[in-house]
Amino acid sequence: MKNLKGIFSALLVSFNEDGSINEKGLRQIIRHNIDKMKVDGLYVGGSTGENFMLSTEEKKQIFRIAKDEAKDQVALIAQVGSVNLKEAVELGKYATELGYDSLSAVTPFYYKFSFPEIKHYYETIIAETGNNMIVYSIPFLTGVNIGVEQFGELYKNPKVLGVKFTAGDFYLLERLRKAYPEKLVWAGFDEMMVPAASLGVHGAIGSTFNVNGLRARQIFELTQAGQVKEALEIQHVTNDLIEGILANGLYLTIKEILKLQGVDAGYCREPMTAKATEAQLVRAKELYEQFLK
Ligand SMILES: CC(=O)N[C@H](C=O)[C@@H](O)[C@H](O)[C@H](O)CO
Ligand SMILES: CC(=O)C(=O)O
Repeated sequence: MKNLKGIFSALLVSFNEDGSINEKGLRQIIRHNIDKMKVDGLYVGGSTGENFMLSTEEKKQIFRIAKDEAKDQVALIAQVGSVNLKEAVELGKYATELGYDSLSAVTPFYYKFSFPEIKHYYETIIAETGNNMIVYSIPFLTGVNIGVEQFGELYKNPKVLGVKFTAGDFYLLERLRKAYPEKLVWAGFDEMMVPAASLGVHGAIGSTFNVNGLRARQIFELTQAGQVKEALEIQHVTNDLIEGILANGLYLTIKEILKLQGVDAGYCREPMTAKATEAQLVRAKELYEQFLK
């Protein structure tokens, strides 16, 4: 298994105007991340991959293309979580056979699942696939909050490597680092990397690393080295960029910034707004020129 620490881009997917996957564009996004952003790995099939709007076959196609393009150049994590547990298992088996270094699964959402149900979900995916698991916790989108003791329950399974922590709850993060020092944490909010890295996370998984991966690595490594003041200066610039991206439409703007660099990042998948307006294009260009050129 590859080293799973470090900077991971949450991989964007290029879609054609009709919503189908643009394979050539997806391959270009992967190359850009590996060759230009110098990421340590890719998190495939996450929120940033617009995964929860896709069919099972499309999700498999993306896992296949990402592995075929990345080969063994970087570590690969497959997000296979779904409220449809059978689908999660099927995708988990598929990604495991392809050679993904670990699986990850979002906490099951929509219904108010009990903790035993959530635990059963993870245990089932692990037992059926035999692969490693990274819990994907993103309470602001799922409404699912897992507490310190509950993480301990999930962590009893040695196949659970840790958590992708997309939350701003730094008290919980500190408690997790103290209680389970051997389990890994990947920070999920790019705009909060300095505080997360200060608390000793092992890696970060982010959407904006697709275009701002070099700064992300600087922030992460400077903070780890105790140079928090220097890290914070880069975080401030990064957050001016992220603020602009969020206000203009998150995935759509990152895609337009990629297109300005010759990467065919395509459109988004409906029901997300697929295509940028003229004003959004202008703003994306401004952000690119101000922060990334
Ligand atoms: C929902 C989502 O996309 N989360 C990403 C990863 O956790 C982040 O990378 C954010 O996109 C980013 O931090 C901007 O808020
Ligand atoms: C990083 C992130 O939230 C995702 O794409 O899943």
